[in-house]
Amino acid sequence: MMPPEQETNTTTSLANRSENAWVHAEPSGSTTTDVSPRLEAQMPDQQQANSACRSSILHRSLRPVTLKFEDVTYGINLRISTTGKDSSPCLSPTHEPKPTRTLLHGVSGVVRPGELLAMLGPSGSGKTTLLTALAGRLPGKVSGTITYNGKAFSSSMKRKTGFVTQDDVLYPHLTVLETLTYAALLRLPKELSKQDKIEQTEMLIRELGLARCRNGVVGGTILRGISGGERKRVSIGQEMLVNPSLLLLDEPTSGLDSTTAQRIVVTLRGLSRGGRTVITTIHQPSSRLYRMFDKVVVLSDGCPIYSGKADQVMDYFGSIGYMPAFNFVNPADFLLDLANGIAPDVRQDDQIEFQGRLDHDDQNSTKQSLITSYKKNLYPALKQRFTQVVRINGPPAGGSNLKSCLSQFCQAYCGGGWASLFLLHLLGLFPPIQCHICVSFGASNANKRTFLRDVRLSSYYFARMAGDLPMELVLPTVFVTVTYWMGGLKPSLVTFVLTLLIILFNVLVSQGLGLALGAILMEVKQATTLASVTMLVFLLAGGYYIQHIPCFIAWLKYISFSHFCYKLLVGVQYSVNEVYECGLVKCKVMDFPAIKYLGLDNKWWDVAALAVMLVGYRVLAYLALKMVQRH
Ligand SMILES: Nc1ncnc2c1ncn2[C@@H]1O[C@H](COP(=O)(O)OP(=O)(O)OP(=O)(O)O)[C@@H](O)[C@H]1O
Repeated sequence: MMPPEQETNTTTSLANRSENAWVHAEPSGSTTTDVSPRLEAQMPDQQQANSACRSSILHRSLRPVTLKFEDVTYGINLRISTTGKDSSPCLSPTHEPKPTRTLLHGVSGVVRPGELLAMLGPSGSGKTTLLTALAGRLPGKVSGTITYNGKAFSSSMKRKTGFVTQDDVLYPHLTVLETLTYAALLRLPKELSKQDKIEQTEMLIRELGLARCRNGVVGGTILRGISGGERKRVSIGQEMLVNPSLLLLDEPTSGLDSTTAQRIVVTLRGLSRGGRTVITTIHQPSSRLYRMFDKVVVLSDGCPIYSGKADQVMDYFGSIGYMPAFNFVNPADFLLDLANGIAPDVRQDDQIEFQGRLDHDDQNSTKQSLITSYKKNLYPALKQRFTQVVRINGPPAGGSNLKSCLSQFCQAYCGGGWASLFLLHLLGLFPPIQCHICVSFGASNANKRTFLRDVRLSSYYFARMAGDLPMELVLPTVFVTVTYWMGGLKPSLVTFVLTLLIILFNVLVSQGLGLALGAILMEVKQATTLASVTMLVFLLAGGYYIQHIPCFIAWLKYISFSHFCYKLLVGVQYSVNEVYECGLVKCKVMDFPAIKYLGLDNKWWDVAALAVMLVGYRVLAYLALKMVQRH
């Protein structure tokens, strides 16, 4: 029997090369992979794109990641009793142990930089669960060991990890171009000019075959947009822009035609060749696709039946008595049959065919035999490999000073430095301007003409702007205009404009408060209730409805944006020397009790207080979201 995986230490050379290569560079010692003639024909274009990429951004240094997972076991508590009884504690307070189900049973493997690993298995075999565990995102306790360059999963590792989920997480209202440009502006390194970032986005769009739909809206369940396959490519593109050292993808080819699927796997392979560690789950790859994988893990009901080199899989199964029925069988089909417990019937020499019968006992015994063989033949070799200490271009061994540590962190995390990241994230928390500014900002620097043309062509852009504006700008403007003139306020255009600006300022601040409460509570119902109560308290404390607030809650006005807004509104209506008729004499407006109580001396302090709240609530929301992301 051949060893499942003959290690060739390609990683050091790859690590060195990762600075210069992006795709299609073969690692030394790796299996040469066939590429279909059609795709070969496309190679010149891709190579052009790649060389341009090299000269632009993706030479950002990678930290090669060797991922090892040993005996990964994961189970969940089932909500419904397996006996069919309702296990609700309210109805039957029994003390039966909660029913559990083990989704992963001791899965092991090693993936090194420069390698592309595919997880294969029937639907429900645990591929997504394993992938999620490797991405450090699985809730609850995962038994076994998962290490990244010999260390446990950490927040720094998280920043080096790209994860493309099965269900695309994209803003449905943005176009493809906007989505990727926004990601590029946020995540690419600061050394790159905006022009470079835009070029990189354009290149990625071409690379992923998204040119035709670049101005199409992404869409979602309600809003019809680009196709599912195109959406998947946009998701991959977003993660590619992040330039992760470890890239995990859940079914990136599902729903795609075979050419597009192949193009994506070629791209993934290229990304791995640039020094990344790439892991993907895949359903039913063609033999052409299968040949592009360096390693495979095959799961059957959460149990591993193979983990090792992709090109040694047939030899391995042949060595334990499972020969394919035909010489030119697609290895992926063969593996899926085995994982389903369907073995080729090799006992009939002249009539070799697959057992199509749905004999569960036979299927189970085949699965058991494969699992036992894995434990006997493959697992010991894998276990031995885990004990070998491998240090490949890993993080510097301690002693790094704070400055370099911080700069590495900034570089890895936001690329563009703290300021750009923070500002753009902050902008993202301003609903009225959201991504428009980011996209416009980048695009205008890149190519104003192209951007303007795109904007003009994209009727959706205007439709979306028009869709957003009523709630955030137009509605308050109309409301203020009507009430201003009907309310008999000072008939001065300057005063009116100032009043309008104060109201819009107030709207933005209150949105910020809503965002902060939403981000802190992460629960719509609770956040809505708390926001309503808080707004009401702020309004009451603001000084408009009640002037004499009990002293023990009088301080509330200092955190109430309504208070500052009200002061400013009154302030723009009345000047310091203005008088009003009080009986027979004229009194100063500033001496009017309610206005005196408000105190209109320092309007700039009020503006400053609102400005602090405008930014502060968003910072709070941002930090709360970061905390959520971290946990
Ligand atoms: N939170 C959960 N609660 C209950 N069952 C779960 C949960 N998560 C996963 N499962 C079950 O675990 C099994 C493995 O799920 P997983 O999504 O990992 O399979 P998969 O191989 O990725 O399937 P597919 O190829 O269809 O996406 C499935 O039977 C699924 O129903």
